[in-house]
Amino acid sequence: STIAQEYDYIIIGGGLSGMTLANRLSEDPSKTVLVIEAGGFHSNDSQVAIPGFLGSTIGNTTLDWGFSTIPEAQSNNNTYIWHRGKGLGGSTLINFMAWGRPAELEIDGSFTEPPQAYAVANNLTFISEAQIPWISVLNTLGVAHIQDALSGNDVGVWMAPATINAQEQTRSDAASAYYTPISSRTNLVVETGAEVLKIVINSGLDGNVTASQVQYMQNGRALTVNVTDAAEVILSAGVVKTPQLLELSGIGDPDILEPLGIDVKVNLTGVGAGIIDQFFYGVSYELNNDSIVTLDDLRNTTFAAAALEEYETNKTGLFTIAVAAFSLMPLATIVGSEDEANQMINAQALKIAQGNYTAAEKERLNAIISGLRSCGEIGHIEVVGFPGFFTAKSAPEDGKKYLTFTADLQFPFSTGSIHITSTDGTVQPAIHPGYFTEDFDLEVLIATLKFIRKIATTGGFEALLGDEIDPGTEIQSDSDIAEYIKNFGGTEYHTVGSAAMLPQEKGGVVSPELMVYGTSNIRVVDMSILPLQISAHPMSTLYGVAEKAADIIRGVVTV
Ligand SMILES: Cc1cc2nc3c(=O)[nH]c(=O)nc-3n(C[C@H](O)[C@H](O)[C@H](O)COP(=O)(O)OP(=O)(O)OC[C@H]3O[C@@H](n4cnc5c(N)ncnc54)[C@H](O)[C@@H]3O)c2cc1C
Repeated sequence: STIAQEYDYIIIGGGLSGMTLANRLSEDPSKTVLVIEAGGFHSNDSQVAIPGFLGSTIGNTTLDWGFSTIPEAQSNNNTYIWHRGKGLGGSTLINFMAWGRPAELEIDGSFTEPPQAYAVANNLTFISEAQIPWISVLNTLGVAHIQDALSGNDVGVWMAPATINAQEQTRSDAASAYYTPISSRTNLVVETGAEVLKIVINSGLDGNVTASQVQYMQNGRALTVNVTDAAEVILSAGVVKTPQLLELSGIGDPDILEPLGIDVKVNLTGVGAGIIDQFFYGVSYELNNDSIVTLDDLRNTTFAAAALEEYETNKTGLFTIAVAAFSLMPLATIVGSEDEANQMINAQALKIAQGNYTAAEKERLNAIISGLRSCGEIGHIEVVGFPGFFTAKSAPEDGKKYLTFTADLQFPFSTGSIHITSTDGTVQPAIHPGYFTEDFDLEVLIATLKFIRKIATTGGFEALLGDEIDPGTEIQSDSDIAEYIKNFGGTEYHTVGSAAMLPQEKGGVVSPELMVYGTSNIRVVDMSILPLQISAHPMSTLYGVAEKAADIIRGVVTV
């Protein structure tokens, strides 16, 4: 059946980007907006709302797509699980709420921090005692303390804010922030449990094709909604599902589409190509002092019940926790000297110059080289101090407490792809993450593990931390460290580039107006459009992208 109502904007995916757009585009009561979201509305789910449950919903199939990657030889044929949020709010329902911003050099931005008195009065964050030596230890290792890491200089060490509503002490996700307050707008319709399978595309008069219908399944029923003249379809299904829907609709590389019998409507080889995923792993330590409160305490059901009661009564305690202890460093800090860093960078620059890359690939890779040479203005490696056990090789023991340092590669040179292998939209596309196709990435991650061991044995951490649990001190050689990283690391969930905003001849899929090339009414607004990584957890940037996109779509700004 066809929904009789006609809409000005049909948004596919009600995640971070989709909810932001739905709010802004429905501000004009004369415009009608439909959001089609595969998952549900979790407004009353305490597992989502209470910050201290962070991590507990990952893998819950109601809230998580749980994609898996194709095994690749250079990453030991491992299959990595790619968690992605499902439901109004998308990945902001299940993420770690870390709020960051890239360097000014990457993006020109500004932020007004709440006054200190307000922060204290509102108990903006619970910090574990296990994190207290953080700033002084990194200072000792040459990393400067920055007061405002959101000001455009994010190279240094700081305690980070989180997406937690300060009054309620609840997760501030894209649905609770952008949808709940305006959900009564009559010009906004949100369909949940509705999975889009295809956009039907017609030839247009001006040589561009046009979306004429969106097909989706809801409660086992196949439904369609027509796209009327002047209406737009906006794909906000996230970095995995957006390229899948483009390909299923006939927009993509003929080499992918034709073998599956899909009629090519727009030949666009950039769809799903050249994705970049930040790679992450942890190094865990047992605390010498078991009385320190960390997230490990939540494995103790008596403690967890008491902490929940404290949370519900006072909105204080462990359930208000945010990850908090962050640092971002240039390569020289990690490898120990400017000279060594320069040698590595020069070797990689030479490899790119002489390598078998296209001109567009060289341009992208050289952008990373420029960042590496920015004399510390852009950070290459993030290390976070996570208050609890957060590694995968071993299991935590009852009653013991841990601190985990995570290493996150911000600017991998390696790229991969996401392409369909089936015409069935409910089958996940093949994700080739391409981890370690460039040796440089692995070398940096190996050096970072050695740097983390320095953190663990410096200043206040020396007395606080006991045994290294994962990988364990028996892992010393570069090849053993590499094996640990490949086998027990994985995605940082920040994948970009499956529908990049670049010129078409450079592999781009969308224009600066975010319109899919060769179409007259299909845009993409989500993580897929970022052509390069950024040195930060991406939410803040992506909310900015979606806000700007809304202004472009409604004509408030022009590009
Ligand atoms: C486990 C995890 C931890 C993270 N931690 C952080 C963090 O601490 N800080 C940070 O800044 N970022 C973090 N991120 C990243 C951040 O949450 C995402 O980058 C961001 O939410 C992506 O926004 P998006 O709009 O591209 O997609 P999403 O927010 O993922 O939204 C996509 C939406 O589209 C829907 N959808 C997909 N396909 C269809 C279809 N066919 N039909 C209908 N609907 C569909 C999905 O169900 C989903 O709701 C994390 C991500 C994950 C998964």
